[in-house]
Amino acid sequence: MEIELKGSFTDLRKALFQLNTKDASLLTTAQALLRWHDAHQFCSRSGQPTKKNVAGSKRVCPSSKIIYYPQAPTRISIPSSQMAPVVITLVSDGTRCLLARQSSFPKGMYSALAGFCDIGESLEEAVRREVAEEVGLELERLKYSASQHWSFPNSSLMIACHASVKPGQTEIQVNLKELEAAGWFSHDEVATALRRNNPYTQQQNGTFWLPPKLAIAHQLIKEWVEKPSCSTLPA
Ligand SMILES: NC(=O)c1ccc[n+]([C@@H]2O[C@H](COP(=O)([O-])OP(=O)(O)OC[C@H]3O[C@@H](n4cnc5c(N)ncnc54)[C@H](O)[C@@H]3O)[C@@H](O)[C@H]2O)c1
Repeated sequence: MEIELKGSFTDLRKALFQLNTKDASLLTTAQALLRWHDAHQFCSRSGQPTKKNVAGSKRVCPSSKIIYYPQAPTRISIPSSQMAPVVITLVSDGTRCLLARQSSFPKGMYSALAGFCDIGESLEEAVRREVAEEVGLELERLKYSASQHWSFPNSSLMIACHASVKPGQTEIQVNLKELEAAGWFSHDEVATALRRNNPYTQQQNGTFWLPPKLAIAHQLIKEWVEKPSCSTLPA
């Protein structure tokens, strides 16, 4: 069925009633993206036209170099007044948890897997996609833990989850475009790292360390150390 995406809200609603859930969700996502592109044709700093990338996932101003994302107009050079939803997930295989680092992290620091939600996605879909993209794992169970506002470098709403993989399906493929390293860490290793979590001394002697207490990543890891079964319990 062909649908005119630029129609009025009433037209869209009529069309939605004729579709199954999956197609209706695709349609609302497409319409939201088109509306967003339509409203972000010019850079708010330079006033110049912005250019859409091939995938249609962002717009860039060739003059100011500002990148505009549908989730929030974040870029280091413009303080964003909008919040972007970000999922952060601690994956466990029952006895170990998966930690990863990006090359931009301070030396030796490992954290849970994080990523921005895409437009049109549910939180569950974002968690599953991010984990698959970053380490190639398929998740079994997901459990919401907590959320946090995070202002670095721009406003994000961090949504933290525990997740588990099927027994035996633990082989990871690290996406080196996104991560510098990732690996499974035993309960003992993580509990010890939490106890001696002083970034300064850790960086000196080369041992791995975890995000500071104020980060929701730390809370997520601490929760797992205190109750390793939390990722496999029913939601
Ligand atoms: N509080 C915590 O415990 C904690 C832990 C990990 C990450 N974070 C925060 O979560 C956010 C995401 O983490 P990450 O590891 O994916 O970060 P990242 O900054 O490495 O971003 C990954 C990619 O997402 C893209 N991006 C940037 N802003 C975007 C937006 N608004 N919408 C869509 N894509 C965007 C960029 O192209 C970037 O290359 C960061 O702001 C980070 O500071 C917080």
